[in-house]
Amino acid sequence: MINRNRNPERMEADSTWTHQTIRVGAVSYLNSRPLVESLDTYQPEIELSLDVPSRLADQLAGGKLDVALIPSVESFVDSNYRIVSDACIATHGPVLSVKLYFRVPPGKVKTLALDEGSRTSAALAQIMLAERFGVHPDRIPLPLEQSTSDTSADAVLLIGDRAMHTPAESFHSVWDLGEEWVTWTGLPFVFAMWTTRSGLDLHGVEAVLQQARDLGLERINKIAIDGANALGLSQDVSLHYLTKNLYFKLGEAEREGLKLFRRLAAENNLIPQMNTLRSRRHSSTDSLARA
Ligand SMILES: C=C(O[C@@H]1C=C(C(=O)O)C=C[C@H]1O)C(=O)O
Repeated sequence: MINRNRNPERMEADSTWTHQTIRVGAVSYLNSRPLVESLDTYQPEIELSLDVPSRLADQLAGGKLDVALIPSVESFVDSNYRIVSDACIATHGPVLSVKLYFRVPPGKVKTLALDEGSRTSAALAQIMLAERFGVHPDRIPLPLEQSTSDTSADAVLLIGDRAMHTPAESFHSVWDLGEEWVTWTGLPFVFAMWTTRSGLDLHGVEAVLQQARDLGLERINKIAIDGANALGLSQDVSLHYLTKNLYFKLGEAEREGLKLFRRLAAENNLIPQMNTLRSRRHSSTDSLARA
């Protein structure tokens, strides 16, 4: 986990410093760079840490973070959660970084390996297979350090930076889960939202998250170049990812998409499983596999 420590010189110079640190957790992938790039420009009290989405959800639930960019499906399962910003990670079509790789036709999938960093896309993959093909595969955890070649599952879910690269193996077919959802429902899909637990005083972080997103979008060219260099992508792909594949604003259409996702997650018994998963934080994907 990366911790960006506060700059003591800036803290001294800042007359609004209240000695109140807000612990903010964001996704460690390129997709959230525009949301966090300039966060501490606005508010030096923010202590930012980066991690994979599933761990952020566990850290928010366990009180280790005050605000986190958690998987949208996690925000459905705790009535104490509050969405604090219209900055989010969404898509209106192909998302590029959430892929389901098939070794057999979708209707024949019996085993499904799920990226341990994911909660939302893990639910989305199961919803798509159940609703469109009537299949309910056995779920197998795919550890973060493993990739498609480390599992013999019939279908493999990968998310984040590593899902943007094409694997060496040639698959029966590959779904971009953003594209599949948007084509199937006609609605955008929201992967992650800034979420807090009720009752916390965030000292204005809500507005800061929005301003940071707006400033991040103004600096998108630089973020795309940095991302391309860090991940070995072309600058065109990186810029297209950040400006066309991803969408960072929670508006009315995105809320409609969320509502439908929530209903389908409940109908497919994925939300109670998420509850079980939360109370067993250290064996989360085990409980998914058992459920
Ligand atoms: C688009 C993405 O969205 C992510 C997918 C998430 C999930 O599957 O739980 C959660 C947060 C987002 O970072 C991605 O990771 O590529």
